[in-house]
Amino acid sequence: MMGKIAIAIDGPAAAGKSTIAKLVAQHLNYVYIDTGAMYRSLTYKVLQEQIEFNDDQKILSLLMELDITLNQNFEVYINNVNVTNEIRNNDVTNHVSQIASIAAVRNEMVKRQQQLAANRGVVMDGRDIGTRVIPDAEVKIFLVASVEERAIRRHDENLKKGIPSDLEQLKIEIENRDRMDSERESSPLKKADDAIEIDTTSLSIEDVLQEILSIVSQEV
Ligand SMILES: Nc1ncnc2c1ncn2[C@@H]1O[C@H](COP(=O)(O)OP(=O)(O)O)[C@@H](O)[C@H]1O
Ligand SMILES: Nc1ccn([C@@H]2O[C@H](COP(=O)(O)OP(=O)(O)O)[C@@H](O)[C@H]2O)c(=O)n1
Repeated sequence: MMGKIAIAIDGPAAAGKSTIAKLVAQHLNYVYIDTGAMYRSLTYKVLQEQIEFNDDQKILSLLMELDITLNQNFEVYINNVNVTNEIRNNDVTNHVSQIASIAAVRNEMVKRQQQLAANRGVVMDGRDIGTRVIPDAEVKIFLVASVEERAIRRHDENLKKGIPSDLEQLKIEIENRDRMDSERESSPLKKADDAIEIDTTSLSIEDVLQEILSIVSQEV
């Protein structure tokens, strides 16, 4: 039997990446790393400190002062302050792709993510994990679903959490974010050539989990 591997899960917004990545990690007793939470954390601080979005230099300096920690209870800490809920707010969601398009920010984030993945035994989700962060990951998954289905899933999630939600607005926001993430120059959202694409539009969470576990079982 082989040792522990790295599993990269990429795809557009609300395709189910984090849900599936957490379950896969739990099943294999691996560490789950949510790279979106890292970009969200920086965006949250940029908004809080009212830094201009085009001030790349200031944004990078801010990042260098931030210790962003992801623990295994899926909590996110910035310099020891719990920001798990704050980084999911609408304001952050609608500005994160702008911050994530700054090449110098990405270089630093990728460096941190590569350190986290150095010992394998990780499931990492994001946009550029299979293409840039862990290009030699043993398993690469690219999760997709129709934009309608993805908007409905986020909408239901919001309603369950008691957060006001407008389905049409959500769809527009998801489309905008996907466009920005796909069109940026620095490591855009893109399926790696050797990634396995799974369209989850009509699959249950359990279906997707089983499919990925079966792919993984051929590697370990
Ligand atoms: N295959 C699926 N079928 C139905 N709902 C799903 C499926 N996968 C994920 N979801 C739900 O869709 C929402 C978005 O999933 P999430 O994991 O947050 O996506 P991502 O990390 O790609 O943004 C969540 O509420 C999740 O429970
Ligand atoms: N590896 C990554 C992960 C996220 N991101 C950025 O961070 C944003 C938020 O990522 P996320 O995974 O938390 O987003 P959701 O799809 O869960 O809403 C994305 O829209 C990207 O702009 C990125 O550029 N690269």
